[in-house]
Amino acid sequence: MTAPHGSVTGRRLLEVAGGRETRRLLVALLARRRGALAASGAGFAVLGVAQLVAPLLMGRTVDVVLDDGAATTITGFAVAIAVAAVVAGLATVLAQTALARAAQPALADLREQVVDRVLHLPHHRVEEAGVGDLVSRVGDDVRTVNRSLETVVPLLAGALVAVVFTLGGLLALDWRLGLAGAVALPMYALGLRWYLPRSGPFYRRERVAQGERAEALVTGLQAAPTLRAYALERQQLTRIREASWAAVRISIEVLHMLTRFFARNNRAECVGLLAVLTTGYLLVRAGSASVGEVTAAALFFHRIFNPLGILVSLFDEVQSAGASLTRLAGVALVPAAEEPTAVAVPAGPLEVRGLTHAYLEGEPVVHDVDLAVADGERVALVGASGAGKTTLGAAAAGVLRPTAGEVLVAGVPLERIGRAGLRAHVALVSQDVHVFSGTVRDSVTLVDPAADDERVRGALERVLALGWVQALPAGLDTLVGEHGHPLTPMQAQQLALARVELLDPRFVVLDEATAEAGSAGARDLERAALAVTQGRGALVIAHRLGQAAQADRVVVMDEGRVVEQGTHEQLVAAGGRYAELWEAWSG
Ligand SMILES: Nc1ncnc2c1ncn2[C@@H]1O[C@H](COP(=O)(O)OP(=O)(O)OP(=O)(O)O)[C@@H](O)[C@H]1O
Repeated sequence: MTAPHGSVTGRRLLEVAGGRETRRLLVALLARRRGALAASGAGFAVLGVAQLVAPLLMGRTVDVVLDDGAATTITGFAVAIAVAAVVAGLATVLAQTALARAAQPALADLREQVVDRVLHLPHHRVEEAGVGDLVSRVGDDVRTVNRSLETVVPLLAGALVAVVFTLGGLLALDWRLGLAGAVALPMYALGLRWYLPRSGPFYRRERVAQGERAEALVTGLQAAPTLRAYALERQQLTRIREASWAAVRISIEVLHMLTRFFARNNRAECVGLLAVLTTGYLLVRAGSASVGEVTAAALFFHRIFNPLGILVSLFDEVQSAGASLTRLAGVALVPAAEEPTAVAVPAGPLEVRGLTHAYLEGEPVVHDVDLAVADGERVALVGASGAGKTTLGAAAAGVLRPTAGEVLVAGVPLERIGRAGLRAHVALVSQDVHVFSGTVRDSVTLVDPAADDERVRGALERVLALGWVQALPAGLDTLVGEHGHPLTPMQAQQLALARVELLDPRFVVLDEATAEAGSAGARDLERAALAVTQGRGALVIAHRLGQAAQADRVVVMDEGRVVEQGTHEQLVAAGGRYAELWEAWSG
């Protein structure tokens, strides 16, 4: 696998697989569909042979006519050509369907493997690469490969079969005529060598120009009132006109390049056909070939124009799909994280030891923090915005791998507990809660798909959500998420808290940004948050100091360091940083 390479933004992008690794992955994916591939191969072979029948028999017809042969022979040839056409049609259907049956599930497997690796990538690796890199691989690259599989691969396979079988037929008919036709091949190769280095940059410039034109148009429409207010319509129109003409000019240049490329192909065809005809003429004159054979050879050669054109013109599509495939393989081939064997974790505290974290190298936002939350203890983490509370909470829940230091449950490091076991020990409710598409039940049972409705209702009841869930149009069966019933951010938070209830971990890290205090919804949410901390150790990132006042212990952070800790009363009495914050909040 090639080393991850940086982007213009200086990010360490995800790996890109090398050609050999990508091929090996493809072979492994396709190996599971040997049956469909064999059926497709057989279909293509029958197609290749059936396509030879017409030119061959037309050549024979010429010989029969020249020899004053019987009309019935020619009728027989016509019937054979018709039968071959039907067989070719059926073989095409078989070959293409079987190819799709092999290729589409292979792509689905690849996509699954990529998504699996993406979901298991360490958080810090995604941060380094940037979400954009991942999204473009899972979105754009899968789309490119898919388009290629649906359109390019079938065309390519068909064209390749036509070229190989026809050239084979030509050589079998008369090797001298075959060699004469092969004169065209280097000319095609030269045409391709001229075209390929030019086409990529041309198409890229065309796409940029089209993007700029679209951007000028959309800005013109969206900003119309502002443009009118400042009497800037004319300038914008000029911008649109210039962008449009730039796009037109580059499109004309692309067409010009394509025309020159097609001319090169036509030249190769013309030379090849001339070579076949001239050689044929000489062979007929020398009496070592019949006119019919030369006719068949010329027809064979003519038949490969189209498929060769297709092969040549699809070359850059294949290159682009190949590039996408190496990017997908780069993610798919990331070794699956090794799951440690399950370890028994005795009762004991959740501990953070010497934890330091820097998102950007050399700029730590949390410095050497030690913190312990005992079983059943509720600890509130407070501090000004940017003090490092969320960072510490994410590390404590095992979501963020800290730059230094470790997190342990009852003395067992989180890495040894492994991802699967981790959630039974520590769960995190973060600020941005995602509402998954599906029913309310699905959303809650995400953490335990086997949970029955009674347990789901129990969890919802404890987080005070059962009332509004039952009032939804279909209760637990109501669809929520992107296209479903809209939920308020507070309701979404309650569902996240219900998931924790169902999961029943020993420790919970709550980093939910409760809405403005005061509203009935916010009070419910606060009580719900309090309920999930009941009976378990809790690290509550207190976005409102009211939450801190209810905690067993308050830990105050400032600029990434723990600066004070104690009970609310002790800290208020101490008159330090917490007392200041409390006064500002309650005063
Ligand atoms: N993904 C990130 N990349 C770079 N810097 C980050 C990232 N996340 C947080 N930071 C920075 O780290 C510092 C600590 O942020 P953190 O969110 O942990 O603080 P916080 O105390 O939770 O603040 P808030 O109460 O506003 O959520 C801040 O300066 C923040 O800008």
